[in-house]
Amino acid sequence: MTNIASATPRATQPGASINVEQVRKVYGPATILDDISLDIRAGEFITLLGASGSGKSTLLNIIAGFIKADGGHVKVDGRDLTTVPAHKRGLGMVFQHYALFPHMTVFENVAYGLRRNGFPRKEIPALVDEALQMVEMGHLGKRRPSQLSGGQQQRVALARAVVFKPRVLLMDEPLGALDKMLREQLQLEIRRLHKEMGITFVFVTHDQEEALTMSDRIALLESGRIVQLGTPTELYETPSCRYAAEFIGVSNIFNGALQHGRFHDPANNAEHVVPADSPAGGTALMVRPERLSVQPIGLHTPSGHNSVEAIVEDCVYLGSDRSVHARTLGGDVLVARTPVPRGDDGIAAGAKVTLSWNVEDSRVLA
Ligand SMILES: Nc1ncnc2c1ncn2[C@@H]1O[C@H](COP(=O)(O)OP(=O)(O)OP(=O)(O)O)[C@@H](O)[C@H]1O
Repeated sequence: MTNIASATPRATQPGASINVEQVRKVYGPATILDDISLDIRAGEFITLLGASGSGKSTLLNIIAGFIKADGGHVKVDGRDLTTVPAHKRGLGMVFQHYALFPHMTVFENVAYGLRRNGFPRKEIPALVDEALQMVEMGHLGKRRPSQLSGGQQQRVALARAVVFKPRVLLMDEPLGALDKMLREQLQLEIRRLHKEMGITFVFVTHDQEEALTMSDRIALLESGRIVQLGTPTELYETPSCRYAAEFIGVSNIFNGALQHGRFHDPANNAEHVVPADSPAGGTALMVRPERLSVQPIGLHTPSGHNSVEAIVEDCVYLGSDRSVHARTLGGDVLVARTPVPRGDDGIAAGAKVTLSWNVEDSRVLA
């Protein structure tokens, strides 16, 4: 989707805003995108996160213009692009599979689109050099793709998109084919690139950790709908529903019902105090592992805390902290993440413990 004749007039902001308005996509009887609306701010890094099949790639490709929606509109800087073909939208795109030309050097791979789009010959070397510098590939311009690692090839793919100085960069699982270490390194580099360029990034991933690391905001998709839109902190600390709580991070969930301001937990025969703003009709109470305290049974539980009794099933040493898996008397298996004690604190498989949490650290979910 390489194109110079930018589809939108240049504003002072280097990035463009995107408005997805009631976008709908069906394949036969299946609804893939169910009237999705999403306002992406100029210059923000937004991630479309969701399980396989939730519709993230379809939405990205509708924004890009590669897939035609069955309803709704896509606007970039207020201009309706719904009927504008992909190559005239002025958006950059990076895919999971980089598809570089194997017979061309790195330099030629990046220059190719510029030549095809009729950029003045004289300007091309400087533009290519600048793009390669941005992705830290300036020294490898003469290599061929077969002489590059996967991470380096993906950098070239990035350079090929940024060389046009697009106002929006769309990325579909660009790190999906890389191993964990390389992936983490490139996550930070893409963040840096985003800061440097100041343009709008729309990033697709199914990896919640990647989404938390990289994004200004995350749109969490489930079966063609956005179930929550917010900052990484908002999604982690205040998930809107059970799906969001379970998809992002690890969550301990008690099943029950909110009645008269208390959470009734029949399995553990307990009534938990909940935060004052808890939604009526909640059927789950969530506590994150790092908010659970573990102590041998019989010790005093701090005031303002809820607690349940449990038996430790496993204690996993993780270096920086440890993970304690314990089964409550009601059969719920909970996970607590706690600092590693200096000596033996009696928390080991088989130990009877109290798991407790501050009321404000729990969340009732609908
Ligand atoms: N051309 C097509 N014809 C029929 N169904 C399709 C087509 N393209 C996608 N789908 C279906 O649409 C749904 C959403 O696909 P999409 O690729 O957008 O999901 P995704 O969230 O990006 O998943 P993944 O991470 O696996 O790529 C899937 O169930 C998929 O099988």
